[in-house]
Amino acid sequence: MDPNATATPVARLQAHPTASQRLDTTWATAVVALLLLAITTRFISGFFESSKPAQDGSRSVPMIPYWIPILGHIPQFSISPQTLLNKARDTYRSGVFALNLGSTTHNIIFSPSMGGSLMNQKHSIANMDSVGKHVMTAVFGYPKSKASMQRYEDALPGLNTCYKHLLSDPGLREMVQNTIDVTRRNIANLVTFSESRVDQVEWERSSNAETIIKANGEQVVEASMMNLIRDFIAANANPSLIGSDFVKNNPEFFLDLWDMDKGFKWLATGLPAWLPIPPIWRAKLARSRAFNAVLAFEEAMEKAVNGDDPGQEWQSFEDVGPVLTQRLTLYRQLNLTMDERAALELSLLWAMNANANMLVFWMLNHIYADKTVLAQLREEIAPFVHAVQPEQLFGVPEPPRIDTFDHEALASKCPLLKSSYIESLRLDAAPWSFRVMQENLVLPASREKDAEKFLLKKGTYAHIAHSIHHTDPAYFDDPEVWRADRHIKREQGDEEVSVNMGTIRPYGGGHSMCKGRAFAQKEALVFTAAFISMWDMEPVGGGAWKMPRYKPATGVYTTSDDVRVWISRREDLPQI
Ligand code: HEM
Repeated sequence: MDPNATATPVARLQAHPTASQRLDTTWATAVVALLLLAITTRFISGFFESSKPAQDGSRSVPMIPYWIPILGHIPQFSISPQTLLNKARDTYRSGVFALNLGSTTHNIIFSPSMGGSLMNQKHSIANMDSVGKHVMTAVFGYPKSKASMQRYEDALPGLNTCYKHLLSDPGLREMVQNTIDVTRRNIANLVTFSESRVDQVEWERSSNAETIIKANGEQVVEASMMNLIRDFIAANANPSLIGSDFVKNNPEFFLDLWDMDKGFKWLATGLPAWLPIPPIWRAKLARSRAFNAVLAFEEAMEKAVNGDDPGQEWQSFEDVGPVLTQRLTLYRQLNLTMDERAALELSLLWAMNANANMLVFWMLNHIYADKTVLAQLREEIAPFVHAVQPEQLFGVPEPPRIDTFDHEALASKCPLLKSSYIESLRLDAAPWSFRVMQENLVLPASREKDAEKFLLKKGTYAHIAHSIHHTDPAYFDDPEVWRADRHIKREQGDEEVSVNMGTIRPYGGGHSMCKGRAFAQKEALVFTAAFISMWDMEPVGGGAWKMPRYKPATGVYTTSDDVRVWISRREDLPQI
């Protein structure tokens, strides 16, 4: 054979592809390899889609198939979590399914009975200790040293005991009464109609309030509703927890707390501040200012209790609430450092404000959006919250005021108000409870005798996704619609009605259940009643109310929409 036979022009062309052809081939090979990998991953993960027999007559938790190895469902979960979860809820009707997030198994539970039974398991079987510690250090700045962590563990039982003041009387009654007293003093100044920012109150300044004259000649205040409501509640509820001096001395504190809340997930990643990620810087700066404000309070409290002068700005420690007073005794007994105390107090201040204030914002949005509901609620609460317009004396206009405020009756005799509160907890929040499985656990899907049972394996994570249940059409008709009277149950022909949470669990459950739930209910009813008794609100320009869009947060939703409203005094208050 001719030795040059292979050196034809065509053969030469094939042996030496150009650089761009080589690149094309590499790309094509990579794409085909990735497709093959994705298809193989989808095929293998599909094997776990159906539940298989496991130990003690139970079945494995079905896992949603995924396409990307290692990452699993992370991309879908990051881009559109609600779509993924709602679709899975409608597919896996037994009440549980699993996700693969970065090669760790996350069991997502939405059956109310399975969730309830998991939350009530012993601490040694399922707990969230490791997460609690991580959040304390990464988000709230608790010192990470071994000695500090040991003191944290030693303090936990005592800290839990202190929560009794938030959950039951006399501590709860004292805190609620303090909140009502402060609110009654300030509610007439929700907006002051002051032209100058200097004369405005702090919640008006943070909501960019401005006085304007409408086309019909009426004077109203235009303001950003979320900031106005959230900051008014912060300024009026927190004195009952941490005393009036702290709130007065730190007018910017709550703005930092909101920035921290906005960056909560970034802080929780534990990423360092030098990374070029602006939300991390912002959250860390806000955390540092908020931390220092609480630190100054802790140092002043310590001085006062030692008989030293805490300084001019700390002269009314007697109104610090019962929870923090008892915590101070605990801190001193266990020799907690000032930084440790400040981090613990900062986490409680965040818990006190992050969800409850926003819940009232959403309640008011729904209520003012529906004039019939607004009128019904005003009529229902009128006997218990006496808003009045005093007569003008010597030609000087008197501001309206709330004369009497019966908070017990708001909970026991105002079913529509209470049902509105539960309805907002159902729809306007997306709470989850979290557990790390310390042991294998077999859970029945329902309370029925022959219910399917599922095995939650040791070392996996379990999320009780209350929000998926709260919007489950199998339990709530038109689940996306806010209906004020949805939770009022009336037996046929019965005068008495009952209003309760049913299967809704916005406060979690078991040993980590929200410790502020009793106070949260009281303040939600009190603030809503105070606002609607005294003020009218309409969207800027009039017309139909436009509901702001939900933005996921740690529990109750927030929003990025700026809801500008016109606020005016109620005209129809009884004259005295
Ligand atoms: C609408 C208002 C609120 C909602 C929806 C809410 C929701 C929650 C949820 C879901 C948890 C976690 C439960 C779990 O892991 O199972 C929690 C924990 C907690 N909440 Fe609330 N909360 C609210 C208001 C408050 C208030 C006003 C306070 C304080 C005054 C508070 C204090 C706490 C504390 C201290 C914890 C930690 C409990 C623990 O780990 O032992 N919360 N809350």
